Amino acid sequence: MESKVHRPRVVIVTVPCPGHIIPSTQLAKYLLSMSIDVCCYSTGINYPTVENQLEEKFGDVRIRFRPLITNSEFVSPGKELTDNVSWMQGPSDGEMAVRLEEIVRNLTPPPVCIISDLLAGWSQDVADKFRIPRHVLYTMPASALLFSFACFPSLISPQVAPEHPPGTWNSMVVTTHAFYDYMMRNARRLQEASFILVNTFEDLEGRFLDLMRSEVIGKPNVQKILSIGPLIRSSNIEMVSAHSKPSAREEHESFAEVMHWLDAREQSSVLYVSFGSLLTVTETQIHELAHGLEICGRPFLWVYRVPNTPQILPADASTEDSLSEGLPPGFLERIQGRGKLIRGWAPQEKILAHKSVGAFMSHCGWNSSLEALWSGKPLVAWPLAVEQRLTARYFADMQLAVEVRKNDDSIVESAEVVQAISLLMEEREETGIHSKFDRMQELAHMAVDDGGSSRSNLQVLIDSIKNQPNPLT
Ligand SMILES: O=c1ccn([C@@H]2O[C@H](COP(=O)(O)OP(=O)(O)O[C@H]3O[C@H](CO)[C@@H](O)[C@H](O)[C@H]3O)[C@@H](O)[C@H]2O)c(=O)[nH]1
Repeated sequence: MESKVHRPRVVIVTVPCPGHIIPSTQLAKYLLSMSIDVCCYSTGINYPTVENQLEEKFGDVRIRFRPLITNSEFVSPGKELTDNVSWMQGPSDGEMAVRLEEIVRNLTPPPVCIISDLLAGWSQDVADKFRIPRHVLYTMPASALLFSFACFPSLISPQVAPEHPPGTWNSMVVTTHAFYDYMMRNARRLQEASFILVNTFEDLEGRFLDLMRSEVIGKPNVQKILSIGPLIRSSNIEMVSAHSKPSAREEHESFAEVMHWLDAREQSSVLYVSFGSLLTVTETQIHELAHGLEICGRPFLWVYRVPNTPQILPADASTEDSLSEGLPPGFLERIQGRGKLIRGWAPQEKILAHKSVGAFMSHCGWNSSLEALWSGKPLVAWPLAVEQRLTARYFADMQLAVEVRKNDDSIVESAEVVQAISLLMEEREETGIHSKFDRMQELAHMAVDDGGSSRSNLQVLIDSIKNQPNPLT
């Protein structure tokens, strides 16, 4: 057996959002399966209720992202969070870098590289200090990466960035200057990375990847942008063997109840509705959606988040009370027996794999979109923020989704909800979506299988890690 002493070690850094922790964890599991040690850290606020849901095991190894800063150090009386992203980024890039530097200095054996999230650009400074490569794990689609490069020539040749968010980007991304600044700061560090590992696959987004390889990087044959996805829980090749027993989460009563509810429904009859782990919609929008679900007459499973909670914050996995808050009066009674709402955290990857689920109404977060593809559940695309509109439009163009239309007040009305659902679930043959989707599902599986494009790219990463001399030893 290979001695542990000779195993190369990698430091992985991410931000404390499920949409980033989940793909980072899958990469960690893959590296472990390739006899590479991993040490995992996260920035910002540590939400134990969320993280308990996200902890995974590889054999005896628990994969958990340790916070670089404790909550009490970060937020205390007099040190409140000042904007809607600081919970994600931590106190400052410099502070995060100092803390990671300290860790790297004391690790034995030292890491041969840092793999860090697209939103942890500051970790490039730490990698430079120790003269080791930094690879970026890009958890959004390749279309968003191309969009960043195309919108901001300054990312390619580092000149001054525009002072104000340009219109398109601003309307897509969000809202505040703090968020814009955060995205820009991190995007600027992309070019310095050794590899940009994109959680996608060639058959889905090859056109964007190729454009970047030739137009942005200017060297189509240089391996810098590597597609390595779908990097999702269900695609993790090692997952099956590592999980011989159900996890505590799967044994949880509410998990079992959801699965029993689905078991009792007809094949492909259920619409699954979820807008990811971070975003909420307004009460007016909730009412339109609820009304639409009520009149469409189909079974549905809705992961419900109360409106007007802070707009961007991880779902509190412990919250299961006050299910009716924000819903139209009498809604729960009227949908009894046909619709089910879940508050808190849903076992999404298992729900999507269930045979009773026929379609997925989603905000088009990239992980959800990949999970839908993986499990063959076509999308009602309902983008909310960040890069999600790019995905919704692309999937609709590729005939992988039906995109909802918003009215002039940016509301999706109940009639539109009904129409989109019926187009996707009743007029299956006419839309052509299902056959396109089946083919893309097949290609997604092939990408990570032996000889697939993502698997080969992962091998490029593994080879580089294993051949990387360690300047610290
Ligand atoms: O109840 C829940 C809610 C979420 N999830 C999982 O959490 C992840 C959520 O990720 P994603 O679908 O990408 O949505 P967000 O949480 O909104 O992700 C953020 O991060 C993504 C990756 O960078 C971006 O694509 C999104 O726009 C951004 O909002 C997925 O794996 C879901 O399966 C669950 O398992 N249960």
